[in-house]
Amino acid sequence: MTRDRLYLYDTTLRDGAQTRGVDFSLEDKILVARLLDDLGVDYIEGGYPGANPMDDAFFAAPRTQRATFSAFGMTKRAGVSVSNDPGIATLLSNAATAVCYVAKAWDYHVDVALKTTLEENLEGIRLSVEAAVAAGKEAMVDCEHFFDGWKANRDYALACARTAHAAGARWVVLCDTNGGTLPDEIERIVADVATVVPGDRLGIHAHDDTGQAVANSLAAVRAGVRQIQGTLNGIGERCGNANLTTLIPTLALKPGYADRFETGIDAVALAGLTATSRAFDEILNRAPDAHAPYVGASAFATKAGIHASAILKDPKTYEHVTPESVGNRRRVLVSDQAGKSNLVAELARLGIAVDKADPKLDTLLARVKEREARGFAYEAADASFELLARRTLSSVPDYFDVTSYRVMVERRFNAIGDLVTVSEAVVKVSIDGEVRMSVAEGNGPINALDQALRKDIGKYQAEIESLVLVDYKVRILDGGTGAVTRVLIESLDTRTNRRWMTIGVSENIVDASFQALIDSITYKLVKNGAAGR
Ligand SMILES: CC(=O)SCCNC(=O)CCNC(=O)[C@H](O)C(C)(C)COP(=O)(O)OP(=O)(O)OC[C@H]1O[C@@H](n2cnc3c(N)ncnc32)[C@H](O)[C@@H]1OP(=O)(O)O
Ligand SMILES: CC(=O)C(=O)O
Repeated sequence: MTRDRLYLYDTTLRDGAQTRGVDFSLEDKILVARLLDDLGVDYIEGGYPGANPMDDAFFAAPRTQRATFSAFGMTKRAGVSVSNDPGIATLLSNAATAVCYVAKAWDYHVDVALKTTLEENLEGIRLSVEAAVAAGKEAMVDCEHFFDGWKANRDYALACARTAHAAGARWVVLCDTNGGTLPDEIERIVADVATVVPGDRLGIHAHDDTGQAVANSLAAVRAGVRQIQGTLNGIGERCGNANLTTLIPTLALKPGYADRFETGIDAVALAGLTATSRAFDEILNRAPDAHAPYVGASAFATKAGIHASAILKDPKTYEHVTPESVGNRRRVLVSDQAGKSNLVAELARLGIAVDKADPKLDTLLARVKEREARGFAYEAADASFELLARRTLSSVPDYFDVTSYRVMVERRFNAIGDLVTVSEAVVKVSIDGEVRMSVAEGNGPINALDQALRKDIGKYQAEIESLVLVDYKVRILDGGTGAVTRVLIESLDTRTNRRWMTIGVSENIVDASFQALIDSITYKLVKNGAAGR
């Protein structure tokens, strides 16, 4: 059966630039365009030339890309001719081969926002599209507020769509600008529009204000549209746009879409989707959404013991698609919700083989649950879990004992009379019967303790030279009988680039930090294969 082609139009660099908190640099725009081109979208809307110097620079920058490059801007202003409208001149004189006009399609907006007549707006759409076609551009029209407009004045909304199409627009895009339309309405209204403009000339641009931009886009596809606009990770004005990282796998993998439609995204690009999504977050300098469908770190993460047990028998029991198809991975988490199956899976990932019937596994599970009840959270602390597991199932070499530590924080006047806060730590470590004492200052008590701990661990010192702490997180938990502190530390081995997380829990923040620091050093020595005393 032949499949209909669906065209993906990316507006990350235009509608995405309207996201609160997003501020692309020129370099960012170039990198994002490259990501999108590698992904295989059909159109990349680069921005709004003439709106700001950044977009002007991006449109002027040299480019080689497969996707059609599109410039966004409004139809001609009321009261001026196309040839006298500087906005149109800018839109038609840049390197983009396509132009996407935003046009009013709601009579109320024409009246209130444009303050012009319905006829002049239609004429503006017609003349603007004709000018783009005459300039050799692929023209399209984003019919702003189309669905609200259709509900208010169906004939006028349809006249806008019909005018754009008749003037030569390749795509007439129906926009749910305020994002309040629901999927059943979208499907019904698109079906109506398809009676005056063929579906293979229609597109959908959905906003996520009811959390249904993807559902609305799919509804529009069912009703006939063949172009979908969206953004990477769903960024965009207010609540965002239809999320392409959700739409793309849905179209590629789900029955009813995968068998009826094809897009420009091949299986290889699909398998790179998680990496694309993360790379985009990296450019935005923001943490990836762990719960994002398909590409989030939790999308294939299983915490519940009953789920884990079935997943180990056959992953299909709890996965709607394979994680590999979108470049994600399965995670079976260890926590107080776990059963022995979770432990077996996580231990296998850590390279530790253990039989589910091994009674030591019951002991390990009981320890995990008892410690989680006290505030530990092993799903976030892989290294501390590995140490606990190794200690329970076999053993961890005995390297050194910290026989005592002391941490002081003092606020005092320094030699030149400035008031300063000084942190100092003293640590005594016993190795092979020899006690070593180290003193260190730090920019805070935990930093001082860390410095002192790692200053002299005798014969193991060289083994930890490449160990650095890269993150430190504290959370105060209500332990029932009083507050307890949970500390999570992320460590990095600069030699291997390996990272790991360790955890400590105590009523005392310094003690919780101490536990996490000791686990980090011990883990590093275990991974080095260091022999114990
Ligand atoms: C639904 C969307 O997301 S559309 C995308 C919106 N994106 C942006 O607005 C980002 C970039 N915008 C800008 O930098 C500026 O708004 C500019 C450069 C485009 C225009 O700036 P200004 O000239 O100062 O106008 P301003 O933004 O205040 O108002 C927009 C004007 O365009 C008119 N206009 C709006 N849409 C249209 C349209 N489709 N066709 C014709 N005119 C339009 C408005 O009526 C208003 O006219 P007025 O100045 O006579 O009141
Ligand atoms: C064009 C556009 O971004 C909108 O109508 O939402």
